[in-house]
Amino acid sequence: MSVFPRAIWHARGFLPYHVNELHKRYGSVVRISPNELAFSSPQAWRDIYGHRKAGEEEFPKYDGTYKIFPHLPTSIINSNRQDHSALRRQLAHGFSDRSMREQEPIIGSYVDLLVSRLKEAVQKNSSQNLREWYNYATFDIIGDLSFGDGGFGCLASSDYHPWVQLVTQTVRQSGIIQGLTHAGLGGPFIWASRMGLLADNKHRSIVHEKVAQRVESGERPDFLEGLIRKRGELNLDHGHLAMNASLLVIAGSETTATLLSGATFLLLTHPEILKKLEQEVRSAFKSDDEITLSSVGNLSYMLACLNESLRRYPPVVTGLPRVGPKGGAMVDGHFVPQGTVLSVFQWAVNHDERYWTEPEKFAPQRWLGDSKYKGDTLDAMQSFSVGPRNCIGRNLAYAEMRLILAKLVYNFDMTLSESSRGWLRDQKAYTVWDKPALDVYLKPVAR
Ligand code: HEM
Repeated sequence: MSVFPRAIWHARGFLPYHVNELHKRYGSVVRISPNELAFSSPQAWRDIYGHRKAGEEEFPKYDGTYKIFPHLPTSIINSNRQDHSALRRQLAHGFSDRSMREQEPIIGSYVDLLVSRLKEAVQKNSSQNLREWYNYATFDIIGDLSFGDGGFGCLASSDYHPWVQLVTQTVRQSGIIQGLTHAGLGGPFIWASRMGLLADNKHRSIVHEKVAQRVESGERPDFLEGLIRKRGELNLDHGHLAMNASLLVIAGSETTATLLSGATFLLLTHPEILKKLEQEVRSAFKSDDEITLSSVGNLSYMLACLNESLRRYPPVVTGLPRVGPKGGAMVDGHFVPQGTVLSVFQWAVNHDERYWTEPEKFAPQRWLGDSKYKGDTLDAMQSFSVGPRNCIGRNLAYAEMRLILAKLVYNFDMTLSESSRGWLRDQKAYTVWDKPALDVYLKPVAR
């Protein structure tokens, strides 16, 4: 009957949990606002987000979430269908297998730097906030792959680059703004954005500078190269280039660091699982330099731990709203009229008893064919979404997560600090999580 309850749940950071409760009570499709439906099923993933048959229209993204500030240039995440295909084609070069092989030394060098900086840091204080360290590493990697120039220098200085700090503020701020915009209360924020008063404004002015330097520096094999080379054809002025650069950095770093924080917390609160993982990693390698992007591909228990962490703690925790296309469409067996806002909430579908045995339990063995979990519907989880607008960085994310986790588990014995025991409890979730510090005691493994 009213847009307000949904808007308030969203702005307070508890909407994903609320939608989960609603699905438990009412089933796999729930009206969460007068014009908005939440679905929870593998079929809904395919129907809402998947590739369409010839002649069918892709479900457009919902402007109320993706274009809150209509005065700003668009990027790959919120461009219309035609612009999106062209942008995605250009960006795809930087994410190909060949590019990944070229990027391997860059990624490896930052992960080694992470381990050596941590070894120095634990000599002074054995308790370290791993949330920050994961952010330093993933922002440096993505910064380097986007602009070169030593990433953001976070690991080198063991501190945040001002841009990175602004990104984390922007993510939180935009979650609150999105919630209120759903209730038609976005006006003051649009005004504040036009006046340059939001964290996002400062963030964008730094990106503009970085992109200008990158354009000046000429050719290099990074994510932006494809866009810079074709910017005339793609109609990308400086504002559009900067918007895309900013999106790549946010999408590629915060998400991966979030999953690593979640995986670390879940492993450290399940000592028997951590032990199994330590056995796998420490018996697979004789020395640290044997741990590479390709060799970590053989660690099947670790992959199961990462997938289970993606399920229990999905980095993109909320729904990614689309709109019912012209003439309406069928979603999971229900007709939805044109213009209805539709989404699958990751937290909800990942904890839905219809698809998971003991959904609240952290059980990596469900990804390894354990008979207790044989009834699980593994494709209910789509952490990277599906279809033409799914995550372009999925392979890169897995590569980074596997390498970083393997190196940490190989080099350190880790124990959770008492201060972080309740880390996951009551955590606020906007589009991504508002994570508290993750304090962990690290003891270098003697060899
Ligand atoms: C665990 C890590 C990650 C997760 C869970 C994740 C998840 C997602 C999801 C759910 C989407 C769809 C967004 C939507 O429908 O609006 C997406 C899109 C995207 N992701 Fe990721 N992502 C991760 C890592 C990365 C990395 C490392 C990059 C590299 C830069 C990246 C770049 C992108 C881009 C550019 C898009 C937009 C794609 C498009 O619209 O065509 N992501 N991601």
